[in-house]
Amino acid sequence: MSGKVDKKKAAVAKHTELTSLAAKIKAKALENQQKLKEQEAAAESSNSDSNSDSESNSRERKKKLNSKEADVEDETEHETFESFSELDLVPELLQACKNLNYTKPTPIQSRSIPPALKGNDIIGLAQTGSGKTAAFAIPILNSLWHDQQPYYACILAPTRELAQQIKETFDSLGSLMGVRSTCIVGGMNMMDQARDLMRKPHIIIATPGRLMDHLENTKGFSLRKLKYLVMDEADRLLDMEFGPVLDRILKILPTQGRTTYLFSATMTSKIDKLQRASLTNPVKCAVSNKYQTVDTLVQTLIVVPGGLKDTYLVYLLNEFIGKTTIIFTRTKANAERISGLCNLLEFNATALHGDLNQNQRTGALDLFKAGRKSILVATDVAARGLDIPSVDIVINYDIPVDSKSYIHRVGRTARAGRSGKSISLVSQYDLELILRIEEVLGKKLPKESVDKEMILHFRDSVDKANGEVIMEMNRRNKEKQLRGKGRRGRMMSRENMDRGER
Ligand SMILES: Nc1ncnc2c1ncn2[C@@H]1O[C@H](COP(=O)(O)OP(=O)(O)OP(=O)(O)O)[C@@H](O)[C@H]1O
Repeated sequence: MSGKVDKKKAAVAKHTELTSLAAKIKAKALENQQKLKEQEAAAESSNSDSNSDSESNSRERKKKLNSKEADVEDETEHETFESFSELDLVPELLQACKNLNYTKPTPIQSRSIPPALKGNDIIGLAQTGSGKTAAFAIPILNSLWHDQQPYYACILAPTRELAQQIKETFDSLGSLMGVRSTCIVGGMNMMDQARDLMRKPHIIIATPGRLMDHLENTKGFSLRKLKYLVMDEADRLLDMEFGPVLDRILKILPTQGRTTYLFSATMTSKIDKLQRASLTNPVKCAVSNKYQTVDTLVQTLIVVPGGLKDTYLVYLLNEFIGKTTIIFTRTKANAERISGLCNLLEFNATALHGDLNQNQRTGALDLFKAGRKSILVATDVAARGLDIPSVDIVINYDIPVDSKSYIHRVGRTARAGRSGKSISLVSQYDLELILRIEEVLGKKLPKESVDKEMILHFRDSVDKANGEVIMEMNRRNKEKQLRGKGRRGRMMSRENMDRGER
């Protein structure tokens, strides 16, 4: 008995020591951040002392940039609306909105649809879950009704699941209009997709890599008459991972007579990137600032000693038993391991990451959406766009390395006006990341209250279960190696994050 008590005392002492260690490291992180700010300020002031010609150059640069900025019109010149019936929409589209219970427009729809219906390019910025998909689908479908032609609109999305979901929105809104749409994403059969494209769909929703494959290899398929290009999660599509393939696509697409929409919850302010999308005097419709989350989302964090992260996670799953939860991890291996740990402890979870084949990915998402799995353990492949109304809680098991990912991850809950909760597990290695996230959010994340005593009770069983999961994963990996399936490249990538999708 005394041995157990000593063990618990030691564990509590270790935990206290780690927490004060975390506090020390947080202070260090704040100090580093302050130093960084002072260095930047010093660098700026030394620049301003530089000679006049560089000043005139920087003035020149600013003037040019401002002139580009001037191309982005302010949406205040455009009216808004309170009901879809105020808009000059075709009756079939109006009826489809009614069938979907879209009784009134969301703020982004109210701001962006009127200028879109007038034929303007649009840059739309609104929080997650605020109806951006319908904001671009409605004007496109309304225009398609008057100008029925194949390959009319192309919507680009950064992940396969989001592309499929956007297709579903177009199909619902276009259900009374005979709209033909197709989803062109990686992981699916090229020949089946080529056959779908030969049926001359009006709307193509695609991930960039696979679309480029078809533009280069599928006979009879071309977008030279394209009327609408949409980049959903535009800042993600314009970042360097998709850069090369996106540039190749943009080179092929017509710019004359083409309307372009860029939408996201987090936008890049780098005008040059936006110019790559070759927008013409776009109307900027921003109903949120760059990193704003919705008011109905309660965001908290827990500072967790590194060795206890799994135990804290299991404690939270216990606390929120029955709630529909997405757990985000930084790596595919962690997604697999955590999903295995949850199932071993009977928490009914499924994993979603880029190492799964497309059928496994679609199957996992369908099980979660249907409520047959209450926990989805995912990498950032599921961070953007996924609209699963029933998600109650988002848990950041790993803190994302970039603040935009944080905004998109926690935006998988509290959608369309519903409430939701996010909890981030912050180990002593994550403190600088969370400080940066709090800075872009413009607020400190409050601490989630936990019962530390209770957590320590879970520790042994969680560690034991974890050991079993890791052994099972190693066994399966060895089997794959023996079967020659686990290509060295893939085995090496197992520990990596999910990269840009084809
Ligand atoms: N006018 C509306 N009234 C009621 N619900 C709406 C309306 N417009 C869209 N919705 C619903 O709101 C939910 C979120 O929409 P959507 O997925 O387009 O959000 P989003 O802004 O694209 O989110 P994210 O930034 O995460 O991609 C969907 O279930 C959609 O059906």
